[in-house]
Amino acid sequence: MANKTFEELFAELQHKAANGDPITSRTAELAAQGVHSIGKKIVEEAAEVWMAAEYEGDERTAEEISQLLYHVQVMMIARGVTLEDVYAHL
Ligand SMILES: N=c1c2ncn([C@@H]3O[C@H](COP(=O)(O)OP(=O)(O)OP(=O)(O)O)[C@@H](O)[C@H]3O)c2ncn1[C@@H]1O[C@H](COP(=O)(O)O)[C@@H](O)[C@H]1O
Repeated sequence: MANKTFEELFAELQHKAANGDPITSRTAELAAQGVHSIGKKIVEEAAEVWMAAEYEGDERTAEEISQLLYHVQVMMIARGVTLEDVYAHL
């Protein structure tokens, strides 16, 4: 059972990036750090997805994919890219 959908997470992260406290919100902290720091996390999480998919099983793979999607959404928000902007290319 999902905790939240992709769209629900995006709305939550938009609010956190705009109003969250960087001390308590990872999203607000990353948004304050900017695109360079977020980009490094995306590369790190992408590698972890690859390793989990090859060696660590379904559960770990799903977990790592969720972390990659989270960081991709944070990058979208940092750059002002909306879900509609991305969906237009799907
Ligand atoms: N879905 C996520 C999520 N996925 C991943 N992460 C962050 O990504 C990290 C995972 O990266 P790593 O595997 O590198 O773990 P780590 O080594 O402990 O992380 P770092 O030392 O690199 O920071 C986690 O520790 C979180 O900081 C997330 N942080 C927040 N969310 C959700 O985003 C929403 C807002 O969260 P806050 O902004 O923290 O309030 C909430 O619904 C959260 O559940």
